[in-house]
Amino acid sequence: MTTRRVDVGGADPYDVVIGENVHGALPGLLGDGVRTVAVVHDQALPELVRPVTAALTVAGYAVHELPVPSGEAAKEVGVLAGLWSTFARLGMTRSDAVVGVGGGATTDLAGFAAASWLRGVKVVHVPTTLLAMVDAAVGGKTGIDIPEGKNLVGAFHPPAGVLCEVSALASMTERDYVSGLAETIKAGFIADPVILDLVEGDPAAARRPDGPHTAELIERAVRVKADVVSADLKESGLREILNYGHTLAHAIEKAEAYRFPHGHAVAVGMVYAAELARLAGRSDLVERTERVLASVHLPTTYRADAWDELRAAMSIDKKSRGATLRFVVLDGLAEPGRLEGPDEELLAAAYRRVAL
Ligand SMILES: NC(=O)c1ccc[n+]([C@@H]2O[C@H](COP(=O)([O-])OP(=O)(O)OC[C@H]3O[C@@H](n4cnc5c(N)ncnc54)[C@H](O)[C@@H]3O)[C@@H](O)[C@H]2O)c1
Ligand SMILES: O=C(O)C(=O)C[C@@H](O)[C@H](O)[C@H](O)COP(=O)(O)O
Ligand SMILES: [Zn+2]
Repeated sequence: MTTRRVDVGGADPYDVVIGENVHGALPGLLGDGVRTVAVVHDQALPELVRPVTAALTVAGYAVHELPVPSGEAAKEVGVLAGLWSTFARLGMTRSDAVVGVGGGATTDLAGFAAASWLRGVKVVHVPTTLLAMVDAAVGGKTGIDIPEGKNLVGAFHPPAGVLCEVSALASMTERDYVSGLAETIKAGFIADPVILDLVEGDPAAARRPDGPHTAELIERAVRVKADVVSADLKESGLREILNYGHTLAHAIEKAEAYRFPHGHAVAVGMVYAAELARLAGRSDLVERTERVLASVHLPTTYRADAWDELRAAMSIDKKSRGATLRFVVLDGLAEPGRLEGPDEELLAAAYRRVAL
């Protein structure tokens, strides 16, 4: 497989390296001056951590492996506090660095630990899920959850580099893999319809990490994200488009106590956003959205009786301004816009499309 590189621009540019046997690129991504490296990793992935530690050790760093719980359980205050104590014990200074190895939950936690330690040390991400490669590890959003809601505490802290070792995807469950396809498909709807063509052309192949277009899909989704975050790191406007489908998605994740895969929630959220756009006369992409998501075995419906709970949870969305809910909707394929303050009847009517 050819190694691909995507440059992410902005104040502190960095590279996303995508390929096989690419661990040797890690020291280059970490840059000069780093002595101690804290490898914050998903505790369930020792085989994927080993080559990371080996590449860093060979390059001469003092490497410390710090396992954290798998999945969303990593994004908790207690886990973060444990990392701070360990960083203190290791004597980590501002010239040291964190490397995050795992899915999006691990890289969100590792990124926030790096952002908050000594007010900010370097972080490099080694994402091991499709979702983290195409989305979570790129762009600098980091954070943890609290009982009141998902990602409510965090910081913008861009990595110094991202290493996507595509062979790591082979061990993923189909459920987790297709969760990443939801964010990939999101990139297709908001900016790069070729992604949709590739998935629609052979959905069965798209569901497999060894499918013919895996590296291209990753590169295309990373390019969409890179273009957006290069122009608007702190989400003052354009970056909101990456939140397509997420207003309802985060409410569903909260209702499910974060046990529902993020991408599955985003899939339902995209159908909801597409229906909002249709009802508001903005575009009609609902059937295509449902079809492409269903073709890769992502859900397009959620519990009919959950609406009141979801509506309440949606109010705390970061795109809200005061009491006004704001949604990313599409005015056409790859034409993202905003729907501000839709009336309650429209919100409820759109939910009927996803209600099961
Ligand atoms: N910061 C961002 O911009 C951003 C973007 C999208 C999503 N996210 C966050 O990312 C998280 C979801 O990430 P995720 O889908 O990667 O889930 P995850 O990190 O929860 O991982 C899902 C499961 O996959 C396992 N796993 C990871 N890599 C594996 C591999 N190679 N082989 C086998 N199993 C593996 C994990 O142990 C876990 O059980 C959510 O918290 C979401 O909010 C953040
Ligand atoms: O990078 C972004 O910006 C995104 O919105 C990407 C989303 O896929 C991701 O789930 C993000 O963590 C959501 O952020 P939040 O600000 O809504 O918590
Ligand atoms: Zn997301």
